[in-house]
Amino acid sequence: MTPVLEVDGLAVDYENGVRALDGATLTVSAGETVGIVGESGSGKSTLGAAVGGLLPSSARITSGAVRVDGAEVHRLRPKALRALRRDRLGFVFQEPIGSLDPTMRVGKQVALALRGRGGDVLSHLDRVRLSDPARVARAYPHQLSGGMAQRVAIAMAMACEPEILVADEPTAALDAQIRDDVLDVIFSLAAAAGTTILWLSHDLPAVGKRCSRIAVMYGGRVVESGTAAGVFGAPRHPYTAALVAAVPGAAARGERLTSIPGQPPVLTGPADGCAFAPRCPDALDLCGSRPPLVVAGDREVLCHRATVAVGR
Ligand SMILES: Nc1ncnc2c1ncn2[C@@H]1O[C@H](COP(=O)(O)OP(=O)(O)OP(=O)(O)O)[C@@H](O)[C@H]1O
Repeated sequence: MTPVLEVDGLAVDYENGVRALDGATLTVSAGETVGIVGESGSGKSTLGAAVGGLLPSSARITSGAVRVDGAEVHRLRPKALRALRRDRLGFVFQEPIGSLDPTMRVGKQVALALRGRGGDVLSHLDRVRLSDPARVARAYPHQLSGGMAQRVAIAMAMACEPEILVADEPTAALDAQIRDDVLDVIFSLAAAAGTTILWLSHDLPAVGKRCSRIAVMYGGRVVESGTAAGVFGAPRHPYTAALVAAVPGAAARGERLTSIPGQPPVLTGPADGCAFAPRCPDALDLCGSRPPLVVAGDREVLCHRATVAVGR
């Protein structure tokens, strides 16, 4: 079966010289819910944008590919790319206001998103648990709270029952007490539509609770992926282990809470070796060369230590 999404050795440079992705690889099957985590600057948003061919004009793909259902996104002609975004992909961003047109009433925008698909605006707004859909439909975006605007953005992103929903920090700008409710909306609509979720987040506990799979990014690469229980419960990459130990709450479970010493890299070209090596407590001489991908069961780890562990 063709995976719904393949990110294959993707490298992306911005015109300021920053290398945001440095050979990122990730394969996702239909219906999976994947949490993509990593510190700021690890390349999560660039990866999410690349999935929809939404990279800014200042970004250039220097190698690798992104394929949705086998079709290479960055080789699609404009018409085919628009059709892909309209019919098969949905996006939800941190700031919902960016996805809404400030000059148009909400109801009209939702009607446009639903065009040709059946379903009426009010029942669609009801599905994202807005308490007064009729009032929201009459409103302009600036008249909505952040939580209401995000629910509208979710309703629009899910209007086409997309194959893949990319949710880039969808709750980071919302009050803590409504975050769970908004995530419930996203995950229940996606489950009903069979939509694959890529959730880009800093919130490890939230991602661990809801996602079937985790991909950990560092220095523009996916350094570990596997089931949420496996990756967070028994990390094999030293960066994942450090990230897990740094989560507030680890201390509450009786573990020592430690911040990760040093800063994440800002790459200006391909990293020769493992980008985490300068911060890694377990670095080997070997780590100056590019680590191979070690696959063991459902776990994929980009680390020389993992190679040594499986006796390669
Ligand atoms: N438009 C841009 N122009 C130049 N550099 C960029 C641009 N967008 C991102 N970058 C740089 O690319 C690298 C990866 O950034 P990206 O936003 O993809 O990471 P991220 O993991 O999503 O970070 P965050 O969690 O802070 O959103 C960073 O060094 C960032 O500064």
